[in-house]
Amino acid sequence: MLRTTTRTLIRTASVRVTPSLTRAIARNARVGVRFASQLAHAKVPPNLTNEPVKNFGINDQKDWDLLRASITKFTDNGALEIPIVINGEKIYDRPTKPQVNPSKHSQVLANVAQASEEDIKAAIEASKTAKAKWASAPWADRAAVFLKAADLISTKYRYDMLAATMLGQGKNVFQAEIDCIAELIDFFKFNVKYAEEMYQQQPIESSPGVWNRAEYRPLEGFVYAVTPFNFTAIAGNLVGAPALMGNTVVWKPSATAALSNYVLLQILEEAGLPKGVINFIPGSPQEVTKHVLDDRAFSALHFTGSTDVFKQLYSKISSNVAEDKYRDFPRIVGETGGKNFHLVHPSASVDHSVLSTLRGSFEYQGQKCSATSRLFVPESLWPEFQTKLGAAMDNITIGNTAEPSNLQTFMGPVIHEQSFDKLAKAIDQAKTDPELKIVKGGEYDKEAGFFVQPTVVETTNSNHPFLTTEFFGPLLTAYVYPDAEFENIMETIDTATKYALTGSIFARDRDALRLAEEKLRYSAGNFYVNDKCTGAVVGQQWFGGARMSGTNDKAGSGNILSRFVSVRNIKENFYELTDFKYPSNYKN
Ligand SMILES: NC(=O)c1ccc[n+]([C@@H]2O[C@H](COP(=O)([O-])OP(=O)(O)OC[C@H]3O[C@@H](n4cnc5c(N)ncnc54)[C@H](O)[C@@H]3O)[C@@H](O)[C@H]2O)c1
Ligand SMILES: N[C@@H](CCC=O)C(=O)O
Repeated sequence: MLRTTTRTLIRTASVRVTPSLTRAIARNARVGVRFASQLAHAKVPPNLTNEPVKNFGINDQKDWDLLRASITKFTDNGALEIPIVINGEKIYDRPTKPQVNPSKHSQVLANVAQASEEDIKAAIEASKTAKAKWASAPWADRAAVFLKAADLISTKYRYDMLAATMLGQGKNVFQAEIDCIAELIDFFKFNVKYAEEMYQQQPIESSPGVWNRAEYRPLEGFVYAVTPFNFTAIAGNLVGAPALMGNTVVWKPSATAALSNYVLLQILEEAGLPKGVINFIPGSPQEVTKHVLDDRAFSALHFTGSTDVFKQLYSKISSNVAEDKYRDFPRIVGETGGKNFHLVHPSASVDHSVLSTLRGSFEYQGQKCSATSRLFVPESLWPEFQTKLGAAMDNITIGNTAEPSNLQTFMGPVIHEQSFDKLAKAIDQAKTDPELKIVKGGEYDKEAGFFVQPTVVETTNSNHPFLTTEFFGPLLTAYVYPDAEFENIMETIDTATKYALTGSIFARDRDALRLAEEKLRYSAGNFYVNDKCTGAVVGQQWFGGARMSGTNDKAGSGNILSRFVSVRNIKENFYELTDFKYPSNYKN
């Protein structure tokens, strides 16, 4: 009996060793039960800091050579066959969909197997089956998988990860480095650190003769991770954070990030991820989602992507709750779209705010949820601002960022034809709409790849749809406000859009900074002072927005982990009763 109970014990909290616990350990040792995690309180390695970003400067020849070798490995061996992975089994014999290089759409990088209804159901069952063992694995074993994966990404697979992300998602080397290397490693390592801190949070009082404990149980069912194309790191965190906490995961990757995501899955496997803990199910998003959300054991959605898709999933889950489909109220964690602002005050440094705006708007072709897409500049600065921005943009190079002979290119393609067409249509509208004027850029070309020139549009209407719609591309809309209207323009920034993800104030005047911090309190979950509104670093800037930008559970902080545990409080009493009455029940 004891053997069975302790075998399935969920080791989900670090508790202080007391005499009674020592006795229990000794008892179990006598009956030969494995009880390793309770024999010591493992501390995570002390050197868990942000991964240093490699520069790929002109003197870093070795890095460039290794990167080129990895790129050609992917491109010179034909398309990679990417399987569905269920319970560790790789399933190839399914209809496939191609993943192409968005810089060169004639180049098929991978043929991605598409999950059938049976596959999806099998993945759900595999997640349920793998759950008991993974949930009861010692904390150190779960943590070690992610720490080892982080090390493998930093060393053995660094250049393969970079190449897969650059080729498949159209990133230049720097953008790939800060994503699939630095941010991904940071997520894996910092989550381990945060989990350790969480497990140490225990009830702070225990009455005499009582021991109160908190146990951080994984959720009872399985987690569904639906991941976006634009950050390999985000995909890693969406599956990694719940898995670290002892959950099992059904992973629906983005069709346009399947290559890097599959490389990552293989790294996790090499790092020791047990079979069935993360089941990789590429396929029709609607079909996969339908079966997952219909399952009674569905216990959490971990989503990053567009607001519209998240709303659909949210409402489906809600109506399923109303129909009693689930055992639990599923946790819903979603980070979604943005319409992020740069507000420039008359006291700001023009040079700094211009260069920050260029980076915020056009790095990775404006395809960061955090990208600057609306700009507010005072009349007094606009002529100089516009001239300097235009001049800097003249130096932006555009092309195939994964072309081995020209890896220094600054801007690549947008992700796919649908995105290209949406942006081309918007640019065409800007050419005819009387409230809009293209002040820079305005060209596009999809003959070889999906290339859109970085474009700045000025509008005379502070509520124009260009200032409220998320285009998710290199399209920045500027509004020039009268200097005296600084305070009022913040009202517009705050109320014009449904989003509240990121935003920046540029000023040297301290009163202006204070005012902006107050008036824009709810306009952005990540608010920057004299810095661009992109580039949050794990552990430094906790990331996420509110309103229609998401549930703001803050990726890169310990907070996110709390969404994937269901705490059990345990009260253990050491005294035995001798009477049922209280003193107050006795007469004097
Ligand atoms: N706030 C954040 O932290 C954050 C980070 C990255 C991206 N984003 C947002 O993501 C969007 C861009 O990424 P994307 O193009 O991959 O987003 P998307 O919404 O098109 O896709 C995201 C995921 O949802 C899946 N999906 C699409 N339609 C679906 C449906 N009907 N049912 C179920 N799943 C479906 C996709 O296959 C993909 O895996 C932008 O809106 C961006 O702002 C937000
Ligand atoms: N950490 C990134 C997240 C971008 C999301 O797409 C940033 O803050 O720019």
